[in-house]
Amino acid sequence: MAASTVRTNLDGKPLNPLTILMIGAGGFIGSHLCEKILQETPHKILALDVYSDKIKHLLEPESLEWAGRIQFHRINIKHDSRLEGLIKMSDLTINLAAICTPADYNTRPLDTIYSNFIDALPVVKYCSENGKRLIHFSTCEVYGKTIGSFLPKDSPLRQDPAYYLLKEDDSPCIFGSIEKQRWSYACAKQLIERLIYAEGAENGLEFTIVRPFNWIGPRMDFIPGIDGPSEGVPRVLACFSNALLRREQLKLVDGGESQRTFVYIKDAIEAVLLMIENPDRANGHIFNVGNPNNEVTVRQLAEMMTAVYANVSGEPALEEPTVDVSSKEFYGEGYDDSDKRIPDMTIINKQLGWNPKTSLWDLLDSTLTYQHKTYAEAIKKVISHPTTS
Ligand SMILES: NC(=O)c1ccc[n+]([C@@H]2O[C@H](COP(=O)([O-])OP(=O)(O)OC[C@H]3O[C@@H](n4cnc5c(N)ncnc54)[C@H](O)[C@@H]3O)[C@@H](O)[C@H]2O)c1
Ligand SMILES: O=c1ccn([C@@H]2O[C@H](COP(=O)(O)OP(=O)(O)O[C@H]3OC[C@](O)(CO)[C@H]3O)[C@@H](O)[C@H]2O)c(=O)[nH]1
Repeated sequence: MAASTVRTNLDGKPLNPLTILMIGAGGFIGSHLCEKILQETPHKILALDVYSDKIKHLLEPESLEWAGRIQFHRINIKHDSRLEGLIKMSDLTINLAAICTPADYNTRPLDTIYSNFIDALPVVKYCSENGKRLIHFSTCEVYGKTIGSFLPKDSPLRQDPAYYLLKEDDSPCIFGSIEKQRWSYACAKQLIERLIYAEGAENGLEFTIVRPFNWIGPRMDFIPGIDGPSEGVPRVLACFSNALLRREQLKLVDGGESQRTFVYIKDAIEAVLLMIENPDRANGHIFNVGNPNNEVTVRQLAEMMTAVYANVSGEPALEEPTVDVSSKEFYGEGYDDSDKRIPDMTIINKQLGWNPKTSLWDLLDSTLTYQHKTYAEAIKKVISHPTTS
C-alpha cells in the first residue's frame, strides 16, 4: 500500500498505524491475516508462534515492501516471560493460539483444555492489567449441538430456524456428556469466553470475541506424510485433499451426515480487519464469522471436492470416491459431533456491515488448485519411493 494514503475507518475517522501482537501468527488464519495487514495497511505486526513455515514468505529479507513492519518471535506462550512485555509494546493483541483439530479433542483432552483455557489466561490477564485491547479467537463449536438435533428426525420443527440458527446473544451452548471428550475443546473455549466477558464487565477490558464457522482455504493444516506427521489427522479440508492427491477414497465419518457452512478464508479475514480498525464498533461484541449460504453435508462436500479436483488435476475421479467409516474407528473413543452450524449474521452485519462473498464452488476451486500445485509432485515422489519419505 502507498505510504501516503490516509486510511480511514467505517466512520470516516483517519486511522493511526497500530502495533499488533499476533499470537499464533504462524498458523492457517494467522498467515492470511499477516498477509492482509502487510499488503493493505500501515500497521506493524509482532508475530508470535512456535512455527514460522506458513509465514516465511513474509519474513524473508527480500520482501522489502513490508520490511520492518513484521517481526517474528519464536515463543511458546505456555512458559515465556517475554509475553507481558510484548503485550505492553502493542496497541492490540490478537490471540489465535490453540490446539484446534478435532482428532486431538478426545485423544489429547488435557493438552486441548490447557491450550484453549489455561494458556490463554495470562494473555487475558496482561491485556486487562495493562489496559490493552484484545481480539480473542473462540469457535462456532461453543454452540455445540442444535436444539433441533434433539427432535425426532421427521419433526417439521427441524426446518424452523428457531431450532437451528446459531445466535451469539441467544442460542444456548449444548455439549455432550463428560465422557464424550470431543467437547473438551468447546468447553475450554466457552470458559475463556466467559472469563474475557467478565474481565470486560468487572475490569473494563476492551475485547472482541470471534467465533469462526469453518474457515477454509490454502495453507490449512497439513498433508500427512508431506508437511505433517504420516499418522496425523487434520481437519476435513486437508483429510479430503490428502485422499484426492493420493487417489484414495474419501472417508465419510458416520455416513457424512453432519452439516457445515464453509467460508473462504479471504472473505473471513476481511471481517477481522474491520474488527481491528473499528474498535468502537467491535469492542464488547462476540461475532459469528461464517457463510450461511455455503451449507452442505460432509457427504456433499466430498462429492463437490471430488468433482472440482478432477477438473483441476485433469485426472478422472475414482469410480467409488467415498467410503463410510465409523467415528470410533476414525477418531477413537469419546468422539461426538456438531450436527449443523448455520451462523446468524445480524450482529456482524449491523456493527461492521460485513458479508461473505465467495461461493463454496469457487472457494473449493481456488483452494484445490493451490493444493494440487503445492503437493501433487511431492505426493507422487512419496508414492513411488515410499521408504525415502
Ligand atoms: N480455521 C477455522 O475454521 C477455525 C474455526 C474455529 C475456531 N478457530 C480458532 O481460530 C484460531 C486459529 O485457528 P487456525 O485454523 O489458524 O489454527 P492453526 O493450528 O493453523 O493455528 C494456531 C497457531 O497457534 C500456534 N500455537 C499453538 N499453541 C501455541 C503456544 N503455546 N505458543 C505459541 N504458539 C502456539 C500454533 O503453532 C499454530 O501456528 C484458533 O484459536 C482456533 O480455535 C479456527
Ligand atoms: O476425513 C474426514 C474428516 C472429517 N470428517 C467429518 O467432517 C466434519 C468436519 O470436520 P472438521 O473440519 O475436521 O472439524 P469440525 O467442523 O468438526 O470442527 C472444527 O470446527 C471449527 C474448529 O473449532 C476449528 O477448525 C474445529 O473444531 C465432521 O463431521 C467430521 O466428522 C469426515 O467425514 N471425514
